[in-house]
Amino acid sequence: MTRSIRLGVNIDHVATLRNARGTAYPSPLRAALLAQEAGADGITAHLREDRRHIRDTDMTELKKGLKIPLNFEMAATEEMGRIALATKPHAICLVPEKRQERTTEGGLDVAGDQARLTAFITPLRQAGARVSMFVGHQPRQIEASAAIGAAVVELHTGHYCDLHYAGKVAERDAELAALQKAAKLAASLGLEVHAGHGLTFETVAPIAAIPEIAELNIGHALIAEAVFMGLGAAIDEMRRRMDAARA
Ligand SMILES: CC(=O)[C@@H](O)[C@H](O)COP(=O)(O)O
Ligand SMILES: NCC(=O)COP(=O)(O)O
Repeated sequence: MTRSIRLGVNIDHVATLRNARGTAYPSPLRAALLAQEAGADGITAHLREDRRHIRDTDMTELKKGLKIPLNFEMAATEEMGRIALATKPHAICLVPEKRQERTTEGGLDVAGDQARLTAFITPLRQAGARVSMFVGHQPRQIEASAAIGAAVVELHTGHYCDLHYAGKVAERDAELAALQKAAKLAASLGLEVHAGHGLTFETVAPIAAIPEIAELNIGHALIAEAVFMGLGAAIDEMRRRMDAARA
């Protein structure tokens, strides 16, 4: 069955659980292999500068152990560029990082850093990686992503999810409309369109229903659901909701 929308499973928070006690378990690679077996189209892992969850050795093991594509999330720093080139992942997604943040708070300011990012992504593209910019729905960020030569934009869905859970329906629907518009603009500029951050069983369908979106990257909620139903079943249920939204 050809799938109209791909699911990338982010396994960061398996590493969060592991690092909480400093044990060798649970293994992010084991989770990634289970996700691969359950039909995930790719694995996403975020090597943060502070290594709060995924560590350098995790990335190496994931690249070596997986058959499906690895999407390497990282800040646009010299250190991460060097590690990414050594790892040679299928895809690289540039995300903003602030040490004091609990989770990714916003999209990358591509428009405000265009010259540096153009130079930064050149060797990554030359190494054959599919380069993605994790951005908000602002048109200037989408346009700048195309201008610097990125292949993909990943639309930040965190605010949409936060508004949903805060019960702010009108604001949530306005955010969804902005994401729908951004997806259309990105596709019109020749960018592949992805989306992610904060998506859950409850919030995924309207995002999956956006026709221009080719891939969703989902992690935290899948690992949370896996605590109760197992990772394979959680992936099956997320995929079911994504496919139903596209039917
Ligand atoms: C960029 C993004 O939304 C996530 O993929 C990222 O992995 C979030 O990192 P934390 O889970 O550390 O907030
Ligand atoms: N880029 C989004 C991602 O990989 C997963 O984000 P989340 O589902 O863990 O919030």
